[in-house]
Amino acid sequence: MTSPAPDDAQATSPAPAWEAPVASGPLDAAVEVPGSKSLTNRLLVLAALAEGPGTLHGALRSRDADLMIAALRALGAEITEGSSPSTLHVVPGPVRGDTDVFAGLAGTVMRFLPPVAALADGPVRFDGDPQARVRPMLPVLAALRALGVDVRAGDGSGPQAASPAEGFPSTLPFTVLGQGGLRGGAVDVDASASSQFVSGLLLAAARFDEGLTLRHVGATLPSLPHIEMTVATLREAGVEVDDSRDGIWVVSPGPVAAREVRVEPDLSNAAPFLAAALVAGGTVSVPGWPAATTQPGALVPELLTRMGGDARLTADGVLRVTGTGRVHGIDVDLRAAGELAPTFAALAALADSPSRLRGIAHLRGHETDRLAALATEITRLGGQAEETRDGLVITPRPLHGGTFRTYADHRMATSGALVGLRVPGVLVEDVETTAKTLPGFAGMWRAMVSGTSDTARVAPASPERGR
Ligand SMILES: O=C(O)C1=C[C@@H](OP(=O)(O)O)[C@@H](O)[C@H](O)C1
Ligand SMILES: C=C(OP(=O)(O)O)C(=O)O
Repeated sequence: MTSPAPDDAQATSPAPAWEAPVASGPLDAAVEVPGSKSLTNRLLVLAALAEGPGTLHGALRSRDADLMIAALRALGAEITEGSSPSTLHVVPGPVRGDTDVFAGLAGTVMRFLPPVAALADGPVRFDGDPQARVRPMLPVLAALRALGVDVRAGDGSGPQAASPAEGFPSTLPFTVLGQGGLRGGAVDVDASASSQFVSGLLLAAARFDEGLTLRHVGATLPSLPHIEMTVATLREAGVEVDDSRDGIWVVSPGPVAAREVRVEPDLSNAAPFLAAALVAGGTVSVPGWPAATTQPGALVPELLTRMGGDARLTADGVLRVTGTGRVHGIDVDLRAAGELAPTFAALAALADSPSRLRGIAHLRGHETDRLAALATEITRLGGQAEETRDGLVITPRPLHGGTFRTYADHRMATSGALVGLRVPGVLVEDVETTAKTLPGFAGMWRAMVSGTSDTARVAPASPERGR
């Protein structure tokens, strides 16, 4: 069996631009956000490596999640829907080779699955969207090679190479020639371009004969909460992880427990909805907000407060953000939460003072070069946004309508929607690219904006699936 073909690729079909709705008054909406992409895709990988059948409740169904499901099926797991599409039953099997994994543009699929493929009993060929073929992959592939795994460029038919100069792959497509198992041991990884290099290796490491001691050797380490999320999900599955030394993780070999788990809502996808309350004034609330979480979206209440909102978490887990329509600029290091940057860049463009977003050089390797994309699109609408070495400086100016290009990046689309909430005539190109993590975004956004009298109840289109 193989995972879905490149006809799933989204970059080829231009969609008509979407006119972002302008808020005509203060908002009053409760927005139900589907499951976290990062948790869903970690829990799926762990369920596929577990010692028995398990179940996810509240799983995200989106392009990234569905690509992960298809890839794990191709690698030998049985995954079926339960009473709703967000309930997934996973029956693990021996990791199967001689198969293909299509990663789309999903960092979690392209970075989490090569270490799983190293356990397979034959070659696993990886590819993705054309735009995915520039996303950095070398550190995770070089780590596998250092651990004794044969990794080759393209479909794997060429010779082994020792370095990128000689043809060792640093991007998709590549092939991992699984040998049915892996000894493991100690390895150094430069994860300054993506925390996902660390997470991917740790997720599979309990299934290596000797486990794994991974040391980060790069200058900076982005998205630490996402690594903590990996460690937490491993521990919840009974895997022993020692993270007591900065930049070193030790995973002991052992079984991954079969479990029944519930996925938290995606707090990063909640961010643009909550930010809308600051832009338009009024209140937006999100139910199911966890009291404690490893999601980087945990920073959203504090950041929105600094930008002029009022954020309160009720005892029953509803996060309620109220704004006045006035947004203040912010100087913030977003290294821990880079995936929030597009939302905060849009807010910054609508603020009453300049902003500086720092610590996010690695966004140049996200779905698109997000620093260039945000600077370009904000500038095209009359704003002032400049790239720095590690971020953006945004100086508010009066904005005008125009096309907001999205570069197949879901978070560029939600950024454009946020700008369009205040600026008439913003046309968001390919808004359906939001299906990467939030199918039905445009409808949810419109419902939030139009329900200005009684509290609008905004639920994701049911069932949530990738397109
Ligand atoms: O592990 C994860 O689930 C993620 C880690 C982060 O990646 P980077 O460290 O590459 O930014 C984040 O931006 C991405 O959206 C999801
Ligand atoms: C960087 C992101 O995604 P990915 O998991 O594809 O890296 C993101 O969702 O903002």
